[in-house]
Amino acid sequence: MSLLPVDEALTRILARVPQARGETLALAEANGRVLAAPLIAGHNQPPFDASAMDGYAVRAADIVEGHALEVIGVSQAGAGYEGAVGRGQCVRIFTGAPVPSGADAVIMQEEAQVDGRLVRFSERPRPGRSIRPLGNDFAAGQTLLPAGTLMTPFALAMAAAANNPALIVAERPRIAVLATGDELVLPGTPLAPGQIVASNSYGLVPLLSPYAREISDYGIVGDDRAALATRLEAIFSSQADMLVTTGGASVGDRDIVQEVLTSLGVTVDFWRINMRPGKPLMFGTRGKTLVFGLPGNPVSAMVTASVFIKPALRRWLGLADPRGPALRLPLAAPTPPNGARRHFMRANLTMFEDRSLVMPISETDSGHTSSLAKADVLIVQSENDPGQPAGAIVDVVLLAGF
Ligand SMILES: Nc1nc2c(c(=O)[nH]1)N[C@H]1C(S)=C(S)[C@@H](COP(=O)(O)OP(=O)(O)OC[C@H]3O[C@@H](n4cnc5c(N)ncnc54)[C@H](O)[C@@H]3O)O[C@H]1N2
Ligand code: MOO
Repeated sequence: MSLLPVDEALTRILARVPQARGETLALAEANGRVLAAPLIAGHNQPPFDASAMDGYAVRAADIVEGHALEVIGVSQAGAGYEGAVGRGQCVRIFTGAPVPSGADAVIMQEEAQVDGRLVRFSERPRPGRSIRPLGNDFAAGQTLLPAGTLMTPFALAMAAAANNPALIVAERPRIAVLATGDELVLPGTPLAPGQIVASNSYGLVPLLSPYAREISDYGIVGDDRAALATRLEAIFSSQADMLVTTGGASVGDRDIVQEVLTSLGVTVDFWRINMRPGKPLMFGTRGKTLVFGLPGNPVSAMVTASVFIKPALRRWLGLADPRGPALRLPLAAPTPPNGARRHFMRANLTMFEDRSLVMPISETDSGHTSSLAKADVLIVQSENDPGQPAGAIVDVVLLAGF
């Protein structure tokens, strides 16, 4: 049986992902969205030379031991001093206020000895001291963030500071999720013999929803061709951009998902990849809809969604690196030899003597949900890896994060 290498599978998926259109969104709505156009500064920041301290705006050269300066006015944030500072003069100033013309330094008030309208300073400041020069943070017209940047709270605060009330962000896809299997019942149902609680969609929906305009859970359908076809037709007619099924992906007599998808016009791009867990992954397209047939085993479903669907969605939204951040960390304990399939091994991030390490979890059963729930990352163990000693540097995929 030929199994497609993981990297080739991902390349083939990414090649099918369309480029999202841009939409304009108010800044307050844009957290977690990806820029579809560069973010340009609307003005200089700060828009004027601004004081970084509460104190006195002075002419540095005028500070001579024993000489006092005359305080001729006040510059407040939002209400600057209109006049100019002449020789022997200074202006009382507060943090964020415009530095008046003539002044070239600010001295904090803790370093001033005040005597009525006169003030003395013990040390001459260097010119520019405690002044944030106009445009120091950014200049009008400057590209602050390129298209493809994820808008975080930090980036949003900067976008606001740059006077942008709205952003052009990538339009997100509509995703449909469907669980298949005669044995499945909803959480909270008393189990009859042989029944299993359907858990996959409860992980997939929150995993994928940060990337989706709308994510619809189409529930559970049994291993029945007609019933499955009816449910899938409803999904296709809903204009979903992406369909994610779980279960019925393998070679058993009731593994009918691929057959029914094909009968409804899905072109299968590949089926079965050289990885564990997740071997029976299927990927295809029907018109504009990308179709992922994930294995039913709960760990296989979540791992294949993390390794293939998340990158596809990152590419969809235009993120510069669809594979996500590359992490390489030393092992906290040895790994056993691997077989012929690339292994995505559950693991935890840990610290030892001030170093970040990754601790493998020994459980490899693709139905073992509690070990995946405890994992922070997946170690990528290459095909036929002989096993690595503690301290060896390994590739790691983060389970959390965009
Ligand atoms: N003869 C072979 N048998 C199997 C092979 C193979 O190559 N040859 N591959 C195995 C691998 S690897 C996997 S992975 C599974 C995948 O099988 P299916 O995708 O057909 O999944 P099901 O048989 O429908 O279910 C497997 C397992 O997962 C449970 N399940 C299904 N859906 C859900 C759900 N929504 N929530 C929770 N649990 C679910 C289901 O009850 C089964 O226990 O095939 C191997 N077999
Ligand atoms: O590939 Mo299956 O997902 O190992 O159990």
